[in-house]
Parts: sequence; structure tokens; C-alpha cells
Amino acid sequence: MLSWIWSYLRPYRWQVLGAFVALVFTAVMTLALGQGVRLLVDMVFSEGSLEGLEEALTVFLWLAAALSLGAYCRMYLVFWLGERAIADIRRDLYKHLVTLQPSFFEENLSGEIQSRVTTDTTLLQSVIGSSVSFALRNVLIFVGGLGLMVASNLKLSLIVLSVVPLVIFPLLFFGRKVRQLSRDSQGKVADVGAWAGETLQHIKVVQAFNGEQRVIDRFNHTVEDAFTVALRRVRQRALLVALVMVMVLGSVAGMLYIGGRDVLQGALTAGDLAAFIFYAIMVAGSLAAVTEVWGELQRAAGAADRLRELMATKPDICSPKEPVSLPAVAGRIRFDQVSFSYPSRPDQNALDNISLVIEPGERVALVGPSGAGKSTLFELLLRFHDPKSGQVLLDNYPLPDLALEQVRQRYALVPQQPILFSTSVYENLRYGSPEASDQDIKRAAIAAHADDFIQQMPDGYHSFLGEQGIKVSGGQRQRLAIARAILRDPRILLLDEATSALDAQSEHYVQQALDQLMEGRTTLIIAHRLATIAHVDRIVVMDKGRVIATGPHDELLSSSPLYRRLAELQFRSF
Ligand SMILES: Nc1ncnc2c1ncn2[C@@H]1O[C@H](COP(=O)(O)OP(=O)(O)OP(=O)(O)O)[C@@H](O)[C@H]1O
Repeated sequence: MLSWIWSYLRPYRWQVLGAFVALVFTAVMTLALGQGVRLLVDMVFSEGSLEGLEEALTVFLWLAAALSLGAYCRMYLVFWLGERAIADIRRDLYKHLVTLQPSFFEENLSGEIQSRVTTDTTLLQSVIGSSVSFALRNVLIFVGGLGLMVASNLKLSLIVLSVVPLVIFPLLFFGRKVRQLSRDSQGKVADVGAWAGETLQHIKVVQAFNGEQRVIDRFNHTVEDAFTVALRRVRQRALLVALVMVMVLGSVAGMLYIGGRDVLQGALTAGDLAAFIFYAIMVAGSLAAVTEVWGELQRAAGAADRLRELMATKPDICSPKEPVSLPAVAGRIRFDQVSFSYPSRPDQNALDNISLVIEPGERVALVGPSGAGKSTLFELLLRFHDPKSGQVLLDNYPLPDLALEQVRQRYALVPQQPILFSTSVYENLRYGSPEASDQDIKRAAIAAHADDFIQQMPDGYHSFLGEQGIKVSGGQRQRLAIARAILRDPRILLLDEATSALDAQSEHYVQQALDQLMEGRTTLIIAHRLATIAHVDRIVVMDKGRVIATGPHDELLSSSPLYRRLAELQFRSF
């Protein structure tokens, strides 16, 4: 773990060196104060000299000034390092997360992952940014103070030192326990975040089903769980600190007794004893401080483990090392005996031995009952998943041979529930085509019949769409998604019920826009409605993950009983 953290500190090694120098400097200055104490007691109190008092105080003031300057440099550099390293870790973590395949986020709650990005990194930051330097400073003071103690009085030193082995043992024993408990505790906190995030995001559903009390109960349960685990950790830490304190202070008391007797018998000056006590307190204090921070370090180690684990997750789906460079795409799609099951349901084939060719420029509608596998076909085309067997080809190239960006660049997707981000209309439309100018965006919005309602928004194209586009209606959201696709100008269009949320009039307009957009492009439409089907060259009927018939509407009416049934249901509902 240390090498992992070091990998984030290495680029800033000069700052690390600076912090270390400041750290050593302040530790030395702190220890030098002990000599000031010795001077003060021997010269002032034993010899009664006022000059000596002034001299001792001058030395003390110089030491204090140097110590303060050193402390400033140390704090600044150490906090800087903590903030910088964590900013870098957060950046890398996010960069890594967005490359992971969608199924990873189905298996891992997004709230839990969010918690790693925020809580775990914050914990680590406090450790790199202060606890480590605190611990190091105390270790230096411990070592330096010990050296000075031994040099000044071996007998008293041995009394104090007798306690050290007794302290090391509980430190190691409790440390391991605290580390494990800290992992559990962070995990529980993540659960709290995940549950709160999910329910608040879907608050309308919660309230519509009068589910408030149920989610409150479940939340309380999660919070209490987190509290229980945190309490166990705190108990261990407190116990550790108390144990060390008893032992350390006990040995200090023993030393005071014997040292005091030596002074009374004239074997030791009062100043020597005072300096020795000063060092002994420093040494004991630093040991206690290290034990306290030790728990903190263990906690951070737990957080670092979790972060490292997340970063080590390899994406299942990535570009090949040497991708085939895809020439200008004609837009031919081929499914070759493709079978696929979702990782969460490995036994149930969502697609079952699908073979299908869609020629460049062809418009194909996918129809079939719910759960037939239509959306799954799209997911495989976009390479969100790889098939279990068989292959998906784009212009005769298997998708895994091509760079992921190149594959996805060829498509524009209009999903069933278009997603808008919490930013302006401009930025939302520009999502798939970052270089598009404001004019291009406006033209696309006009073509998608979205310009009118955008103009009526308070800030027009600069209007903020709110979290997940909450401030627009379903139909408007869909028109924005269509505008986004128009702007992208792709070779292949993937439309998932693209016109489902439109009223009859907008549907008519949007259909016109889509007709124009589909011109010369390969288009796959998931369609439940015959209005959409009328505009296609071919219909593919799917059921239970299989293609059961293909052909034009009239032919299918006679050849496919399932299609006939679906069509009858459609007509009845009109
Ligand atoms: N993320 C997922 N994890 C596990 N199973 C899934 C997942 N998504 C879909 N499925 C299952 O895969 C099968 C095919 O689903 P798919 O969404 O492709 O159907 P569909 O034809 O698009 O349905 P609809 O018309 O209702 O959208 C279904 O049995 C569905 O329950």
C-alpha cells in the first residue's frame, strides 16, 4: 500500500523532501528546548542569577522563533502534499471508472462507488496531509529524545525504556483489528450513501407509493449498522490509547521517584533532572501520539485498500492493443450466431443464436414482445457487452478488433428514456459532437422540432436543464435527444422507440425530421408502433432472444402469427 501512495507522491519529491527537512528541523528545535530548560533550572533557580535568566530566555525565544518558522513550512508543505495527492487519486479513479463496462455499475451500487470517490479519498487525504507528518514528527522526537535521555542518564533511561516492549505489542495487536473494522465501517457508510442516493433520486416513486416510512426504516437500519461497526472501532482505539497511557505514565512515575532521590542525595543536579523529565515527557508523549495516530493510519490503510481494489478492476471491455483502423464506414451490421446472457443471469440467454445482416443504408425495425431482446441487440452493437458466443461485425470487422471509440463514433443512439445532464441546452445537445457550433445546434434543434420550446424557456439555449433534465416534459426530452442524434450525423442510427413520448402533431414533425436523418444511413429502430414501421424497408420479429421472422409488413402479416398478433393489438389500441 505504501508503494501505491508513494506512486502519487513521487512526482512531488521536492516538496516531500522540503516537508521532511522542515519536519526534522522542528523536531530538533523541540528537543533543543530541553537544553533551555536545563539552563534555566541550573543557572536561574540553583544559582539565583538574573543575567542567567535573561540569557536562558533569549535562547528560548530564538528557539521558539525557529520552531514556529519550521512549523509553518512543515504544515504548508505537508497539507499541500495531502491535497495534491488526493486530487490526483480522485482524478485517476474517475478516469478509470468511466472506462468500466456498464455491467460493473449494475453489480456495484453507484452510491457505494461514489462513497469511495469522496469519503475514502477524504480519509486518505487527512492522513497524508497531517497524520503521517504528525506520526513522523513524533517518531523523530521519540528517537531524538531517547538518544538525549540515554546520553544524559542511563539508569533513569532504562526505567523509562522498560515499558517500550509492553507498548509495541498492543499497538500491533489492536492495529490490525482497527484496520479491519475500519474497512467494515467505511463499507457501512457507503451503504448509507447508496441507499440515500437511490431513494432521493427516485423520490417521486417513493412518495407515490407511500413508501416514505419503509425507506426511513430501512435507512435507519443502515445508519445503525454503520454506527455499531464504527463504535467497535472506536472502542478498540480508545482501549489502545488508555493502555499505552497507563504504562507510559507508570514508568514516568517510577523514574521521578528514583531521579528525585538522586537529586536529594546530590548525585544529580536539579537542571539535569528537569531536562531528563522534559525528554521523558517528550518521549512518552510522542509514543502516545504515535499510538493514537496509528489507529488513524490503519483506518486510512483500509480506505487505501478499497481505493486500490477499485482501481485494479480491469475493464472487461476495452480496445485491442493494435486496433484495425476502420476505413470510412459504409454501415453494414452483421450478427453472426450471437448468443448472450447478462452476467447477473448467466443461465438465461437474452439473445439466442441470432444471425442477422443489415445492409448499409437499410432501415430495419425490430419488433417483438417485451423482453424479446431488442434493447440487448443495441447494447451488443455499442459493445457494452461482448457476446457469449458468435460475433458482431461492423463492415465485416469483428467489434473486438476495432478501437472502442471508433465503434461508438459511428452510432447515434436515441434511447427509450433520453438522458439529459444538469447543464444548459447547448451543452446537452453538444454532448455527442463537442465541436458543433451554436448555429449547428440551432439547426439540429429546428430539424427535431425542439427549437420552439427551447426559445420559450427563460434563458433559451442557455437554460439549465436541472438534474437529469427534470425541467422538460417527456416529449420535449425526446426531441432534445433526437436533436442530439441529428447533430452527431452518424453512419448508423439506433432509435429505441424514438417517437414514443410525442403527441400526434410533434410525432408527425419529428417523423419528418427522422425521415430526413435516416436518408442514406443504416437505421435500426426498436418499434412498438406501426406508425414507425411504415417507414422501414424490413421488419425483424424477435421473441425470447431469437429472430423468428423477417420481411416487409404485408408478407409478415401472413407468414408470422406472432407478428399478426402484435399488429392486431396495435390496431386495436389506435
Ligand atoms: N441489465 C440486465 N441484467 C439482466 N438481465 C437483463 C438486463 N437487461 C435486460 N435483461 C433481460 O434480458 C432479456 C431481454 O431484454 P431486453 O431489454 O433486450 O428486451 P426488449 O425486447 O428490449 O424489451 P422491451 O421492449 O420491454 O424494452 C429480458 O429477459 C430482460 O429481463
